[in-house]
Amino acid sequence: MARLFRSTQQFGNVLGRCRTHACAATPRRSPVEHWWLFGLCSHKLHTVADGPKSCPAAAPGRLPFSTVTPDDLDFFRKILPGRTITDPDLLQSSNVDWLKTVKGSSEVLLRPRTTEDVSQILRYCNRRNLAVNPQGGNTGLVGGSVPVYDEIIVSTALMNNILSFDSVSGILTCQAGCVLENLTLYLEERDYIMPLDLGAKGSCQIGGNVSTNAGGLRLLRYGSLHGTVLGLEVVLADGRVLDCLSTLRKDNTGYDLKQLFIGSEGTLGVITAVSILCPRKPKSVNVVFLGCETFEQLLQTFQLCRGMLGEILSAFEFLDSECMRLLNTHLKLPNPISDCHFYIVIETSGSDPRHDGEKLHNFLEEAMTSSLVNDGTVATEESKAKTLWSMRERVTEALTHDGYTYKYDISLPVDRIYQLVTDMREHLGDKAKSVVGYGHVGDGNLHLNITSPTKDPEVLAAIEPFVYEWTASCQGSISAEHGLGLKKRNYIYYSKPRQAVALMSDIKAMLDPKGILNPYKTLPDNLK
Ligand SMILES: O=C(O)CC[C@@H](O)C(=O)O
Ligand SMILES: [Zn+2]
Repeated sequence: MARLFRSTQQFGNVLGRCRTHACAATPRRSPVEHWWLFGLCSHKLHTVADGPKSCPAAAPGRLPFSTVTPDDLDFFRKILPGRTITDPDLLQSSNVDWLKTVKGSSEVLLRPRTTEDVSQILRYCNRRNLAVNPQGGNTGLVGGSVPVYDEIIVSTALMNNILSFDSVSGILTCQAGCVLENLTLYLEERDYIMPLDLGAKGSCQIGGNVSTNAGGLRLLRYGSLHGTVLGLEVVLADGRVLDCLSTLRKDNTGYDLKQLFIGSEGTLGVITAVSILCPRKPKSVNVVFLGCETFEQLLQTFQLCRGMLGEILSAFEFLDSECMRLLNTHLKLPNPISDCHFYIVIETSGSDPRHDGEKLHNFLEEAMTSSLVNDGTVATEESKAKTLWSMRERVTEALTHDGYTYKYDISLPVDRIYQLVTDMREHLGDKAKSVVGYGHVGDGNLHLNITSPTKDPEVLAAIEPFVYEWTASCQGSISAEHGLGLKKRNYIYYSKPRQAVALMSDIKAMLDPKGILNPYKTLPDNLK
């Protein structure tokens, strides 16, 4: 079968970011700009050394956690010899997010290898009232994976062992720091695949994926991590180890506690191991790239596709002509078909190449004869499939070359998803440089991205709260799959009722009474 190899290692290179070596370190105690948070005011947060300054629209000032002392460092060096990093150059890449829009000023990076290491770290930090930023591959898009001030970074990178794999049930158990792509390669050798696939798979780690409840390109087929994760091991804020690392498909003994940690962005506990149900590797994979003129036709194609491809449909993704323009301009990727307003990427995965090919052929014939699509191309072999997929996967990268990017990850009723892009374009007029729409049509998930030449508070003020009010008016979600992190936490009320947020806050207070785990993330600054 054609294996689709996709990775965002290339993103890092294009952006000049090196994931393993830090260079050109900024002075550790300089003010760190967090302007995007502040609506109209361009504002600086200050590190501990400067003393936090307060601004009503800003992130809260640094909370009254302790600061790291030489005694603390002695303790960490004793339990993690050679894995307690204080060299500012080495810390630099862990202090900044992938988009380079959030910068913390942590002075300590801890690299545990075992659950016991994590347990000792948290027990100590909790007693000392030291804040902690759990960190996986640091590929998140909402500022959830980096410190805001001087939180101690606890990286899961060295926790990268596969613990077991059952080739009959397809259940994999591994440590949290396993890189998604490595797990995929391990499983493919055993005729299985991971149930999730992301553009960032070359760097992201399974623990981070679970903590953010990452969605990605296969969700349409295999469902969310709330369904495929069977068990978790989690270290709680006070160092207790919660062993819910079950490998059972069915287990109705009381509350399903692991669900609390899926998508809670490291604010309730640090995930140290995961067991996950993996699908069989498909024997036949086809990728189709189609073009159509209207979003209505795109939706009708989706309906037709579900009906005619049924169980072999594994992805239905889209991008608009503005995305294509950015791919052409910034990445020199040529359009594989003729120019259209909308482009669709369909993937089929099945067990019988002849059967799948026949179904696909019938679907394409119907889509063409009923004039739903104008043009298209099909890939059965790996390299062409990879090229077609890159037209969808590399839009995020193309955007980084277009200017400062305002990112929105919205869930909406599927028939409404493009209306938001159209309305936003009209609303912004010539204020924005580009307004693009792409995403996971099959999941009702729009990635609305807007650029301006440089970061511009006026553009931001025109986008927000418009985008959130629009979303709330359709009962949508202001974060479909990227989480809330630092950037979106204060918009939670657009998608969740007051009572739900209050209950979340109670759960946080129960599991992490001192609030040391990933502070300033997920929950809003003020409870309503
Ligand atoms: O950059 C984005 O807005 C989306 C990133 C990712 O979720 C994708 O689906 O490509
Ligand atoms: Zn996405």
